[in-house]
Amino acid sequence: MQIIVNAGNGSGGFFTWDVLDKLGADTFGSLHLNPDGMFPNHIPNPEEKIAMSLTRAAVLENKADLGIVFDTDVDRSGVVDSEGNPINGDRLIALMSAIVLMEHPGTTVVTDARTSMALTKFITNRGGQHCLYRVGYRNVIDKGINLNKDGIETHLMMETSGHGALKENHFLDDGAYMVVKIITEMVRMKLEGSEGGIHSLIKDLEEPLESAELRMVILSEPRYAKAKAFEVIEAFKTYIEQGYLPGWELDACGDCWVSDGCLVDTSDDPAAIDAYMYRAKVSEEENGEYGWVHLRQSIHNPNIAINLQSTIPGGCQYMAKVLRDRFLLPSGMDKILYINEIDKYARNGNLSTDA
Ligand SMILES: O=P(O)(O)OC[C@H]1O[C@H](O)[C@H](O)[C@@H](O)[C@@H]1O
Repeated sequence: MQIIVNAGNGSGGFFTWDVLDKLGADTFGSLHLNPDGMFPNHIPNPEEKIAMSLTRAAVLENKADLGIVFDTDVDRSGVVDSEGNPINGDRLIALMSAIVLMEHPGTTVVTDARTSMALTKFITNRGGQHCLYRVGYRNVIDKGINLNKDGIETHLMMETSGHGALKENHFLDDGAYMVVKIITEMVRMKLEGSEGGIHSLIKDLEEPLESAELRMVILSEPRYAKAKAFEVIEAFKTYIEQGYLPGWELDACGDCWVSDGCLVDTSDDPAAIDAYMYRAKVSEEENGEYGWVHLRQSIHNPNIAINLQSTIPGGCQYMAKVLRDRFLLPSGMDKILYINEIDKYARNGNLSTDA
């Protein structure tokens, strides 16, 4: 089997000489294996377009069976299949879910809540449960650990960023282990005489038509930013609960009773957490449920991240408009937030031009 590793000049080169080569794989054509903190080729990140497209090119040129993209410290990964299909983000979660659900039917899969509605469908169609949780790989993994403690069998925890952990691997945040699972499945499929590559495992995963991420900087001294962001997120929840945004409803993820910090935190006294968030599912008469809006505190910076996803054209722009006109402006939140990105997106449907 020929496997291309793109370590992006991070620390992932070992996966070729210490793992794949020793197991007899052909790693010819691998890219950027030597560590170089200046990252002269591209940022080592499986979410990066350049990292994925260079790996894709190397896979196709070498007619390799698989391409692997690691981040700097190998706790995140993405892959490219033999046909050059990039598998990262939701697709990687779907692929790992398909593998883990074959081994553990009915298991719960924890992800951050920026995943697509189609991913939830993909997991539940295979008999799994999808637990949507807070952004931050530590949050996602800890949620899985707690679910297991509470008797809910949870074997996979993954973030859209490519971070991921498995129960069988002691809940370690480990991009290399994910890839090992994928390679093992590829070998199993090959031995079974299966024609389709690993992509065939996720061929029924639908792609969201539109998705966007926007940021609103919090206008305050950094030390008060956390409290202000909390205020905004809670006001967002209240506005939805009180029906000020027609067709918007707080999203929930099933009947699990461990709801502390979840999409809908039913606890009267929510635990102090590092990244408050809510996701609203959005419907309209003509199209039914067509998208969602996810509002959360950034983990690193004094801002609020808004993620939007839609299955109909123009849906994200419309949701941004509603968010601005029915929540941010009437609630006065525009006084504590810099809303220029959302305003621009609401007017243009993108951020690249000024109206
Ligand atoms: O809050 P942000 O700035 O968007 O960052 C969000 C990201 O934060 C960290 O890097 C975590 O490791 C990731 O798990 C998370 O996705």
